Amino acid sequence: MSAKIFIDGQAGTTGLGIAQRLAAVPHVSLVTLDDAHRKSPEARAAAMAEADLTVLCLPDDAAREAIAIAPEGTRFLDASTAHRVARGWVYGFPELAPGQAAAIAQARLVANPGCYATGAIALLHPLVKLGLLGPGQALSINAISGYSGGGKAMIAAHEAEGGPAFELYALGLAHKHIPEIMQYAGLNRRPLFVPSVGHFAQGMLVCVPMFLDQLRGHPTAERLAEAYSDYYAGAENVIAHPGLHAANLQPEALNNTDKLEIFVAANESAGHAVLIARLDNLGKGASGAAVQNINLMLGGA
Ligand SMILES: NC(=O)C1=CN([C@@H]2O[C@H](COP(=O)(O)OP(=O)(O)OC[C@H]3O[C@@H](n4cnc5c(N)ncnc54)[C@H](OP(=O)(O)O)[C@@H]3O)[C@@H](O)[C@H]2O)C=CC1
Ligand SMILES: CC(=O)N[C@@H](CCC(=O)OP(=O)(O)O)C(=O)O
Repeated sequence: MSAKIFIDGQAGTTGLGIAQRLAAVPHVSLVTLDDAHRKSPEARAAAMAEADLTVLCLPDDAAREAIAIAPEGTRFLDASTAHRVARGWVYGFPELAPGQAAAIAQARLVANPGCYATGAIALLHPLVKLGLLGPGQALSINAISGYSGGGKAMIAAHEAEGGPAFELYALGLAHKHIPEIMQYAGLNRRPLFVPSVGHFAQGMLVCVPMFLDQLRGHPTAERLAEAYSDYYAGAENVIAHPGLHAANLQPEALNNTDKLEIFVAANESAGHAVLIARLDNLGKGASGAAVQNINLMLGGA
């Protein structure tokens, strides 16, 4: 069976990454618009009507507008933040829980997860699900991203003018990924989330520091690593490393892959652990996850 896909926002960072990956998928063709028409509501609505699936790679407001102009019945995968916790949308994280991949496959409306949220949820959801982490536990999440996470504008700022070597941001402590992290990790207490961006193009580390005696049953850090290995056994794109990790970790190691790795680092005698997810913000954090969801929505793997 062949399928037509319209990427609304194909000229952007995420859109280009999806188009590049889909070029290798048999029986899928793209409905494209020329530069003069790519922002025309009429041309976009006609492209949506022609396609079996429309992928939104747009800023949030433009994504909302796209839904408003769409012909009835249009199937959407939205890469923006606009619909991730919206009623009627399925969260596009197939490894979240048994049944999630099937829910994505059948859905008309799927929201692709945020890059940091992907790392944080991959770490926190299994612990909540297994009863090790209480949903009301006080948590901090620290993360670093490559500058491509900020799209065309941040890429241009870093590559043309030279951006800062490193900066903390979202210091109003209200980053846009917090709602989806809470909802899909299963938290009812808002975590502190401090993201940062470095002067490198892509790659990401998401870290959750943990006092082991705050976890239910006081598990060892080794036990947490084992829990992740069991939880993600069989998940092709999530690799949970068994045992404790002590070597240095660089954010760029998974660049140009669609994988996410999980590590547990610890000082067991101090009762301290750090849960770490590594991913490519443009891979499992954006376009790679989108293509995983597209394949599911089209009835493939
Ligand atoms: N970069 C990343 O790591 C990730 C990004 N995302 C999300 O994906 C979405 C796209 O982000 P990203 O690709 O980084 O952003 P970019 O800025 O790289 O691309 C956005 C594209 O949308 C186009 N666009 C803007 N408004 C309209 C409109 N009204 N109609 C049609 N096209 C429009 C832009 O046009 P023009 O070229 O003229 O500017 C641009 O090509 C965002 O919601 C972002 O939050 C999600 C996960 C990760
Ligand atoms: C470095 C940087 O600026 N990153 C972006 C997040 C990119 C991403 O994945 O988020 P969305 O999918 O929600 O756009 C930010 O913090 O806003």
